Order: sequence, then C-alpha cells, then structure tokens
Amino acid sequence: MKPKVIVYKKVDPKILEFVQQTCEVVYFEELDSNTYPAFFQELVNADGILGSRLKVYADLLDKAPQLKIVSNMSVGYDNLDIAALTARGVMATNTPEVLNDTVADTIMGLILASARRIPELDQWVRAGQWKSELKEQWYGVDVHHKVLGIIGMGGVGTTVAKRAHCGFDMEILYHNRSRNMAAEEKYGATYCSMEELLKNSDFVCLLTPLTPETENLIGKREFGLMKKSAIFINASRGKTVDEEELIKALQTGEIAGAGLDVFVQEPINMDNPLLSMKNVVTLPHIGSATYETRFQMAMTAATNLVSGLKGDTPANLIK
Ligand SMILES: NC(=O)C1=CN([C@@H]2O[C@H](COP(=O)(O)OP(=O)(O)OC[C@H]3O[C@@H](n4cnc5c(N)ncnc54)[C@H](O)[C@@H]3O)[C@@H](O)[C@H]2O)C=CC1
Ligand SMILES: O=C(O)C(=O)CO
Repeated sequence: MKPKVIVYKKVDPKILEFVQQTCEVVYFEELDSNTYPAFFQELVNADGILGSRLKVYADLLDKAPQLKIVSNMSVGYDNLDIAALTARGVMATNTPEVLNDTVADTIMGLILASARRIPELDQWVRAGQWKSELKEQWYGVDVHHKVLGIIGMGGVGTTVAKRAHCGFDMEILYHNRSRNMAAEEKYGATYCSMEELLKNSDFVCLLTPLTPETENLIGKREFGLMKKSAIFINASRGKTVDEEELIKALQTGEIAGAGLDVFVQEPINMDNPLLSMKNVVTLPHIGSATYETRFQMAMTAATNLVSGLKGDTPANLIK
C-alpha cells in the first residue's frame, strides 16, 4: 500500500505527478477556514505532509499519530517545533540552496529601491509631480562602493555578498556564528563583531534564521549603533527585529531608511506605521517568489518527502 501524504500548498501539477508515483496524495491548494477541518481529518492517518508556514507543534503532532515526515517548502523552519518532532521520531526537511539566487536578487532590489527611492519616485511621477528639472531633495544615495554589513552569512548571505562585491564593488562586513572562508576568499568579506558591523555599514542586511537566540536580535541598542545614514534591510523573518524599535528609529532619524520583505505580522496590518513612511520600501514576503524558484523549491520538498518515506535519509534532513 502506498503511503498517504497531504500536500497543503498549491504546487505545479508536475510536482503532484511526481509524488503520486509513490504516494497516495490528498491535495489542498491552501489551508484556510474552509479546508482546515478536512485537513485535520486526513491528518489522522497521514504518513507525510508537504507545504509551508503551517505551525507544526506538539498539538498538531498529537493529531497525526502515523506521521513520519514533515517536508517544509521553505529554507526557514521556525514554524516547526524540531524538539517535538524529534521526540516523536518524525523527520523534518527544508529547501536550502535552490532559492539563494532569487532571494539575493530580491535583497539587491530592496537595497537599490530604498537607496535610490524608486517606489517613492514612481509614485511621484504617476501623481504628475514631475514638472521641472529634478531637484536635490529627490536625490538618493549611491549603493556602489558603499559598505554592506551582512548578519547571517549562510546560503543567502553569501549569494548577496557575491552580487554586492562583484557587481557593485561594495565592501562586505559580516557577522555569523562561524567564519565563512568562502565568502572571505571569493568576495573579500571581512568577519567582525556585531557592534563593528553596525557602526561601519551603510546598509545592514539581516539574514539569520528566526530562533530563540535571534528573536529581536536587532532592537533599540542596535539601531542606536548604526550610522544615521544607514539603510536597514530585513529579509529573514519579522521577529528577528524589534519592529516597534525599528519604527522609532525611522521616526527619529536614528537610521535613514529600510527595505523590508518580512514583518512581525504577515499579511501586515494596514495601520502599521511602516506603511506610511516614505523612507521605507515594503514587499509582501516575496524573497523566493518566482515561478522558476518556487518550482525548484516544490521539487526539492517533494524529493525530500518521497525519499524519507522510502526509508532513505532525505538530502535536506533538519538535524
Ligand atoms: N524573505 C524570504 O522570502 C526568505 C527568507 N529567508 C530567511 O533567511 C534565513 C536564512 O536563510 P539561509 O541563508 O538559506 O540559511 P543558512 O542556514 O544557510 O544561513 C543562516 C546563517 O545565519 C547564521 N546564524 C544563525 N544564528 C545566528 C546568530 N545568532 N548570529 C549570527 N549569525 C547567525 C548561521 O550561522 C548561518 O550561517 C532563513 O532561515 C529564513 O528565515 C530565506 C529565504 C527566503
Ligand atoms: O524559504 C523561506 O524561508 C522563505 O521565507 C520563503 O522562501
């Protein structure tokens, strides 16, 4: 008998066909108040689940006594309680590497958009404000030859460093749990303390996973250490930053601007002050959201799922 799996995110039909070769698939394009009851019903005898963002904690695992593998279709896995999964002998996998280039492109987009004020000026042109030669008040700041500080020099961080160093002649500072010799050798990145990085960077880019250690990693003290001209970029998770302190730092001119792909609450509340700040560029968590990369992520997640259910060790087993 084929193992039973639930795919709870919209994926390309080719992904479903691949999984169906070895598994019986129950498919939900998304989980919402309409589909949750059926999802929980199917969970009772599911061997595997594939999707993203679902909080897989002990309470959910209690409803899934047969579960053998949780295949997360993202590299970040702060939605999984790894200790609870391990205690029950359930494998968990993620999708690293395949998204590095796309996420790094998004981050360069945020850096350029905030430094050169692209969304703000787009609005200005469309509003019919471009009536004479551009005045100094609309100038931006250069990105090339500036200092980029990367906190969390892993797969995505290294790929951002490559673009920034090779394409924009930027000087790279980084802070990480351990030295990244490849980034140092290939992209001239310099390892430094968090404090040094914050004091000396023109752009501070946060790329750590969300863990108990990194929750609110950047707050009042850290914004206070940054240059007043600094632009803060966050594409990790909203909770790695104290969002209230970010808002204050932007309001008081402690920093010059921000480019944000992630927020404490997603989708963002329309009354979030960040949305009314001209010096903030906001994106709806689109880091990896291209057709090509989402397909690769889904195929990686499907391959992990099938491999785990066949009794092999999945390539991206979270340890
Ligand atoms: N906005 C988006 O759509 C996306 C967001 N992400 C986020 O970015 C995170 C990083 O992704 P990858 O680079 O693929 O992961 P990775 O695991 O390759 O790199 C993370 C790096 O952060 C470092 N790190 C962890 N804790 C740290 C700490 N306390 N201080 C300093 N460094 C620390 C690690 O040593 C590692 O080098 C993901 O966990 C996810 O939350 C990733 C992809 C897309
Ligand atoms: O992979 C992740 O962690 C994301 O946030 C979406 O790509």
